[in-house]
Amino acid sequence: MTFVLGRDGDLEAGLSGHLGYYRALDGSRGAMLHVDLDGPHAVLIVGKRGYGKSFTLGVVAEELSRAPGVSPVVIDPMGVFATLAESAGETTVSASVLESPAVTPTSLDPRSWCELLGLSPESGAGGLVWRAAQEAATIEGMCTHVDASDAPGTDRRAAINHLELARSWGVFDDAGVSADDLAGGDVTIVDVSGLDSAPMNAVCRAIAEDLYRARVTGRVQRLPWLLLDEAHTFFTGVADPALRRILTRGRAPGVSLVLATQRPSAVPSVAISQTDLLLSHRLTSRADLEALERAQPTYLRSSLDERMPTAPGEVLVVDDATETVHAGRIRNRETPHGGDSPSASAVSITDERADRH
Ligand SMILES: Nc1ncnc2c1ncn2[C@@H]1O[C@H](COP(=O)(O)OP(=O)(O)OP(=O)(O)O)[C@@H](O)[C@H]1O
Repeated sequence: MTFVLGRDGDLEAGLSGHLGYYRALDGSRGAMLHVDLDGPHAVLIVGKRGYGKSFTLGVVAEELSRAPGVSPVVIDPMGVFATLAESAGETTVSASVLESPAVTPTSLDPRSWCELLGLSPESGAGGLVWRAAQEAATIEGMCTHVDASDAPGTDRRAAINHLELARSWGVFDDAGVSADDLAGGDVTIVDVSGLDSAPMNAVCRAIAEDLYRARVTGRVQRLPWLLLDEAHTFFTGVADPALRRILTRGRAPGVSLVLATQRPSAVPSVAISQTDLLLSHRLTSRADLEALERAQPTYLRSSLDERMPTAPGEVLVVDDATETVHAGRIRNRETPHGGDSPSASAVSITDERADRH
């Protein structure tokens, strides 16, 4: 029987992806490491800078792009995943990039609109936004709805000012993407790297919320996989509740989340405790190790002490489905990796200082 991470069944039991190889105690390469892509999962990829988190997230995306029945969406805050759409010889990865992403205002429900704008639904302005979001599908329509209400002028002005702020982010458009547009089989890379934190979070929340709702209502067939790089950025912003909902309730509607972060101590403990597959690259910060050990105490403490990865690409895998821990090495990328650090020596310099050398 060939073991598959994330499921209690062998390779023939359903869809899987090739993640890498087992790593023996002497560092040599072992059998292939497969991961379940058939059922929903909450995956956490951690590691200090430069040890392979984005690389690994890319490998997961490559495997998902070939799996029938799933819709992979990568939220890309550093702009390093567009390379998934670049052809690399024989590769069969199909991906498209949304370079200036906009989402439909109706992706967010009325409560989310209030949270997005920092307004309590119980306040005058918040109540107006809530009702406007129920009635209108565009920000213009919401403003018109607020303006036409018989609420006090101060509440109307406050609500409209907040809505105008959201409009100024340029990420809401009634022709923007919704879950229906993301529900194909190709990987969609949502490049939010040009956005400030608030609009970046708004896009992430809208997509996470709409994908979840689309599965609950049966609007989309394929199982969505939402992949987030630099995940701590979203848990400290307005995307947080939508991500928590997928973590705690995503399994039933079949929505998966793959989170990558260099700071496990900066994501909520629920993101670690709900994880059913942890891929840990090298970590050295005590705070980050403690955050993992606190939320996943059963297998981690001794495993991390004994088998801490030392080189980029090496991982320690903690698999909750089979209650096992494995040392592995992530396979090479098929598409180019976009997250390489720049090096000064690769820069072609024409100024005087370069001439001196
Ligand atoms: N599985 C792997 N096989 C081969 N090389 C790898 C692998 N994983 C990582 N590397 C190498 O390590 C480098 C750093 O990886 P990556 O960019 O994914 O790091 P990171 O942990 O995401 O860093 P950061 O936090 O700065 O984004 C890559 O550019 C690549 O050269």
